[in-house]
Amino acid sequence: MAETHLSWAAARAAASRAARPLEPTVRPLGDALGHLLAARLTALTDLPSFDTSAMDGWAVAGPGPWRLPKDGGGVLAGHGDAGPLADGEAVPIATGARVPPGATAVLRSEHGTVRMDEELYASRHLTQGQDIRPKGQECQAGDVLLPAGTLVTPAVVGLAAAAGYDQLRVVPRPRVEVLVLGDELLREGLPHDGLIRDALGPMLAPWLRALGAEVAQTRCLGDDETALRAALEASDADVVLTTGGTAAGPVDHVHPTLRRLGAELLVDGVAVRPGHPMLLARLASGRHLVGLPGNPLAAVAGLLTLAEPLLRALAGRPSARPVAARLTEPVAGHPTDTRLVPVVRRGDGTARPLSFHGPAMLRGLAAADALAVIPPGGTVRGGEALLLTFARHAEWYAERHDEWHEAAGGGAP
Ligand SMILES: Nc1nc2c(c(=O)[nH]1)N[C@H]1C(S)=C(S)[C@@H](COP(=O)(O)OP(=O)(O)OC[C@H]3O[C@@H](n4cnc5c(N)ncnc54)[C@H](O)[C@@H]3O)O[C@H]1N2
Ligand code: MOO
Repeated sequence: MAETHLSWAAARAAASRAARPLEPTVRPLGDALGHLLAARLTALTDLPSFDTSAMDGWAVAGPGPWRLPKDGGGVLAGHGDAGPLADGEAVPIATGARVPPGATAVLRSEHGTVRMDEELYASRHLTQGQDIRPKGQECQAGDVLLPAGTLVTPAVVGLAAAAGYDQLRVVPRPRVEVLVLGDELLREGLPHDGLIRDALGPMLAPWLRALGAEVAQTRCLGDDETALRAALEASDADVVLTTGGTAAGPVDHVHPTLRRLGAELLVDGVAVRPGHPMLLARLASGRHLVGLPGNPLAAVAGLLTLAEPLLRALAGRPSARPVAARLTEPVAGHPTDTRLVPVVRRGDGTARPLSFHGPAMLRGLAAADALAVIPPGGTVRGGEALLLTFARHAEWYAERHDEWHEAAGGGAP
């Protein structure tokens, strides 16, 4: 049953309860980046997997001076082994090479002198095991290296490779399709004749990626009820995000279309400004739809209130640790609803509320790095406010920078 005008906190909680994590998949190491580990990462090998020289120099056995092999032979990394060393013997060795059995330390090249081609003298005292990385020092086969749910970063990929993995079991990133509604929207050029630029199509895809989603496509459907219905029926995305058309105006088709498709409204309106017409529905297919209001700041409020916790739930990511800041200015509250106000954070734990925060405006948002959550009644100067911080994953923005323009190639009103 639809829950109408939930409080802001209840709406977020409903969105995070709405879905279970997607089925894990196995991906080659390089393709696992940015996903979450579906299972804990256990070492498939000891690390190091053999006693390893940490320096270029000589492997030595017992106290010096040492005899070097007459043939001048030595051990290089990855090039086979030297025979065992007896007390008083030494052999040249390279960093990363396997230390021969019987060696008690590695003498660095800068700390040794060779006389008469075969006698090695140390200029420093050597301790037992010096500059040898013993097998299993970092981990032993079977050790748990990282818990399930860890984000696969470049360093995690490196660790997994070192520990013997070719592929990883991960929770896939949720796939999102963005449907931009509105006959008044232009995709290029200057506004004219009552038409305005679509600000949401270009903004949402990179923002969704920064929230950990994969954006299947962004389509502009105009105010066409039939096209909306067909798009919802055809979509195989985990989440469909619509923009505009959430209110009860003559061409606001989201509610009637959801009704016709037998969708279940999980959240139908939220006591939040801007963005109160936002909604969350479960389609007959079991997939989810987040309806964002058309006003741009209201749409971002919906993105961070409903889509962000839903995407987290689908990706199996735990909630982020709450971040708070003291406000440098008082912010008036709405009598009954939560307000979301763009702020810029400062290094001293404070945040400055920005102007140009009207529902239809983006100027404040573009200068902001968080939305402050202002409870009904407002927050005084110096008062603490919870922040919804904006994820900054520059590589995701950069990587797909041009994609929206390509994806938006057809279906324009
Ligand atoms: N009688 C009432 N009318 C409205 C109410 C209300 O409570 N009673 N609520 C207002 C609020 S608040 C909002 S928010 C909007 C939500 O409306 P929709 O989600 O149906 O959005 P639209 O009507 O399609 O558009 C609203 C506004 O935003 C502009 N827009 C839409 N899409 C984009 C886009 N992609 N890029 C830039 N701007 C966009 C659109 O032109 C409208 O100006 O309803 C109010 N009405
Ligand atoms: O959601 Mo509306 O902001 O309140 O424009």
